[in-house]
Amino acid sequence: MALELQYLHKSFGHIKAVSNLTLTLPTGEVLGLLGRNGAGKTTTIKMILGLLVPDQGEIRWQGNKLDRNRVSIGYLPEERGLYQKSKVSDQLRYFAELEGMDRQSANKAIDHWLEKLQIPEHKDKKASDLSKGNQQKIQLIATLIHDPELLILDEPFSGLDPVNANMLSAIIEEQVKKKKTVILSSHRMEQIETFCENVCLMKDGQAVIQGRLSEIKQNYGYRNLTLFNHKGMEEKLKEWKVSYEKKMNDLLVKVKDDSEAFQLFNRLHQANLPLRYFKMLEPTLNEIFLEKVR
Ligand SMILES: Nc1ncnc2c1ncn2[C@@H]1O[C@H](COP(=O)(O)OP(=O)(O)OP(=O)(O)O)[C@@H](O)[C@H]1O
Repeated sequence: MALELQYLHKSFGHIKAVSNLTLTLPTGEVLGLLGRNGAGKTTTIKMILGLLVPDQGEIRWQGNKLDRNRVSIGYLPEERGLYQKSKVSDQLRYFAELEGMDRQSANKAIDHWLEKLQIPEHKDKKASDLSKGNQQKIQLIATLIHDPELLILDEPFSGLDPVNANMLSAIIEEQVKKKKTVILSSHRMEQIETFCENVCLMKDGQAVIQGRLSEIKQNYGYRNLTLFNHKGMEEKLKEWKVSYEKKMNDLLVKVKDDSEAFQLFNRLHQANLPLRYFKMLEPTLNEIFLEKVR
């Protein structure tokens, strides 16, 4: 197991920012860290980075207590922070050297990443002369330049246009293929669904849902059944006290499992209502999120 958080607690005065948080993340996998504002995500990340000391609990990496000096971590913070008056290449070199790279490999990596992110022309500019999106790219390079084994990306897509968001998606996928372990904190559920096989949904400092996304969805307790709204179907559902939502030509019914769906099909059949089409889907992460954190 790459990363293990064991019974983590962190309070600020009377505020319990993180409470009894336990989770595991296998090497080379991606964890989606979710939660509303103030749920405890940043506090958790800061404890992993060694910027905050847990009040209780332990953080382990590859079976040992995580020692920040021995594990290379790339962190893209939510609040971006470049040195505005400093040249792009100078500050990237500074970040690379802080992570232990020698000057020659740092220079090589800077050219490689600027080229890859299609901004080599900004190498000698001051950060303040770059657009917000391009500053974000520089910050991403600072995160990746030392080829870290653990990547922590806090809202990495914010401020990127669709083309740059696609570019970032491709880079994250590449890091995953290289077997890097990744924590992705985002409020955008579709991004979490795209990248993360593991999720941890936090509320008031605690994990309210945690584990493999496929298993969470499978065991969540209902499926979304979509039925063509044939004439007479709504009346029958009302008569049988089956609650539904109307969406265009469809009726959406929440069912517990396959057998509840089959029971409903049987009743429709017995009531001489044709089944023109139907579709049954697991709940989306967005639905689960809204239900759990509301
Ligand atoms: N340094 C601090 N001093 C006092 N309270 C803090 C401090 N840092 C965080 N908190 C509180 O701890 C709780 C968790 O905050 P945290 O920043 O971890 O949430 P978050 O999930 O990252 O939120 P967001 O999505 O808004 O970034 C909040 O109630 C916050 O106000």
